[in-house]
Amino acid sequence: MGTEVRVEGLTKAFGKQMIWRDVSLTLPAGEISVMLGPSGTGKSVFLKTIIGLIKPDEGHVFIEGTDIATCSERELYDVRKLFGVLFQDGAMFGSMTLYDNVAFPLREHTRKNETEIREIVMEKMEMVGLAGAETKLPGEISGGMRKRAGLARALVLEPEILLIDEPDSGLDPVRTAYINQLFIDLNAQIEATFLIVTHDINTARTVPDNIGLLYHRHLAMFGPREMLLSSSEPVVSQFLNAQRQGPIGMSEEKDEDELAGESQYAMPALPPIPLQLAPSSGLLRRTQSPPGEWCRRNGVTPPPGSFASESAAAGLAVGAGGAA
Ligand SMILES: Nc1ncnc2c1ncn2[C@@H]1O[C@H](COP(=O)(O)OP(=O)(O)OP(=O)(O)O)[C@@H](O)[C@H]1O
Repeated sequence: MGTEVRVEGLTKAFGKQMIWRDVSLTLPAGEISVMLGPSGTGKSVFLKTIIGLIKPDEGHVFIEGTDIATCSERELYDVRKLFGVLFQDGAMFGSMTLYDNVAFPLREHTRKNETEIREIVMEKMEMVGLAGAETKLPGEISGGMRKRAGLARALVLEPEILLIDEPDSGLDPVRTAYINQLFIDLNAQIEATFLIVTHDINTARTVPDNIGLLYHRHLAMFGPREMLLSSSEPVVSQFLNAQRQGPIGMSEEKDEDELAGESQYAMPALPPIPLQLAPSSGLLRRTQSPPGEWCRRNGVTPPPGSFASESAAAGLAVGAGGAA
């Protein structure tokens, strides 16, 4: 069972550069959350602040009663044991085999003997689909496999919270689809709290229980996936639907003249909300809500065609094309 992460009023600047101000949100225990935002909006800084690698200027990060932002080094050391982290490039030691890389945290942080270590390493390698690749060096395998190995290493200390930084960077769409399925299956199995930082809109639309969006030095919105995917708030709908029209410009926010030029055009209609990715077992995860539940509970009418299965949606598209 994962652990809740409660963030309150978090503010961080580097010198005069304000990264974000007054960020508050709760990552619900055992749920998958995704953090989005244009490049440079401080998603990685947010991730590092949550694990205490970066100290915020103001605010709190509460994990099991400890405030990461103000606690002692000793307390931080203890709280960090709850985390597993997958860095962008997998952060493997190039001269060690995958086996030794995955075994590393166990040898460093536990007193387990080599027989026990072997059992855990083989189990985690199997979980991420890397059984048989133990003797390979990181340089001998693909980027996707390196990420899986990084994931196996992040799992060996049985984390309550898993932080994952841009898992799709450098991966083709098929490999991204496989790693997304792996996240869903792992979450169903270990029930840890997941926070995934990503640029991939398809991942954001189909994987998480919750979505957050950092923009223009603040948290524009954080909440259940269906809430953001049915939101017509301009920044949220522009970003989640990868459109040029809206307040987000080429480098930062658009200026007033640019926005005035666009005001004659209505924002495009929201596309249907896709089904959330299910575990390979076909059963819902413990923290997963049935499709459309958030909309029903909150009296929100989702965009037409939402929550249709892929085959039904394909039929819808064909039907729409035929009618045109
Ligand atoms: N240790 C640091 N010292 C000074 N500035 C930093 C530090 N770490 C990050 N920054 C700055 O903070 C800003 C946000 O960086 P961050 O890497 O978190 O953005 P991001 O949203 O993850 O971007 P991307 O999507 O491109 O990965 C950048 O301008 C970066 O240069």
